[in-house]
Amino acid sequence: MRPLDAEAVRRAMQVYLVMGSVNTARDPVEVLRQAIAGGITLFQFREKGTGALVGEARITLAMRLREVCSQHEIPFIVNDDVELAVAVEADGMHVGQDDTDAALVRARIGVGRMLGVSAHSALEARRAVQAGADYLGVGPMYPTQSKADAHAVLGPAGVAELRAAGIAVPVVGIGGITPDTTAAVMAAGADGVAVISAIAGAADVRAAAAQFAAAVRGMQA
Ligand SMILES: Cc1ncc(COP(=O)(O)OP(=O)(O)O)c(N)n1
Ligand SMILES: Cc1nc(C(=O)O)sc1CCOP(=O)(O)O
Ligand SMILES: [Mg+2]
Repeated sequence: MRPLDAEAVRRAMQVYLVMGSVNTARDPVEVLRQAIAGGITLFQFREKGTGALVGEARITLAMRLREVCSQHEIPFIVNDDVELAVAVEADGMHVGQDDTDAALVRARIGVGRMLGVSAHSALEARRAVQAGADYLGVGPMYPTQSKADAHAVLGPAGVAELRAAGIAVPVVGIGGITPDTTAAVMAAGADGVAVISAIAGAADVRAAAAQFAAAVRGMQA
């Protein structure tokens, strides 16, 4: 496989839905379909937290979501679990600082799949890039209810700090982001926003995704 085009990765960051079955009371497959209709550009399967599926049920859901992404040409990323990513032929992986070492993940998935790494400082960002990260997830931007062990809030200043330190790879902000706060995250230097609750938990998933897409486009005009 050929290495990914950095500009294609940057474009994929724009509206990045992160979701597992615990993030919605509805069928996650239907939520994903609605989110795609609203304009998301990337999807991460993050089956984690109290009540998360395990075993065959987890693999089955991953495959169903993967299929929807394939149908709509939305890249499908797996959180944490590199063997699941390989098994379902995911388009990429996301790992954090306490997960499998990013360089080992890169070696396992090869150069043709996207590798995202969480970073909370310029030092972590530099190490992630050195290990082969295609993009960085930086957060939390704001307080979040969706991650029990979240880092202290960095705010958009956390993204600005990385840009000021010369980190040029695609960056997505994550944590507590809403359509109203998207502009601040983008203005700090992010290429997009990664979102769980404001899309997966919205009464109208399609409309919520569309609001994020409009907010991102508004910053590019
Ligand atoms: C796009 C994106 N950014 C950051 C994270 C957080 O990853 P991590 O710190 O490994 O925490 P968990 O999500 O695994 O609980 C992410 N998942 N996606
Ligand atoms: C998965 C995740 N990672 C974070 C980080 O800061 O790295 S915050 C977070 C949860 C994001 O969910 P919501 O959009 O509902 O706040
Ligand atoms: Mg992780």
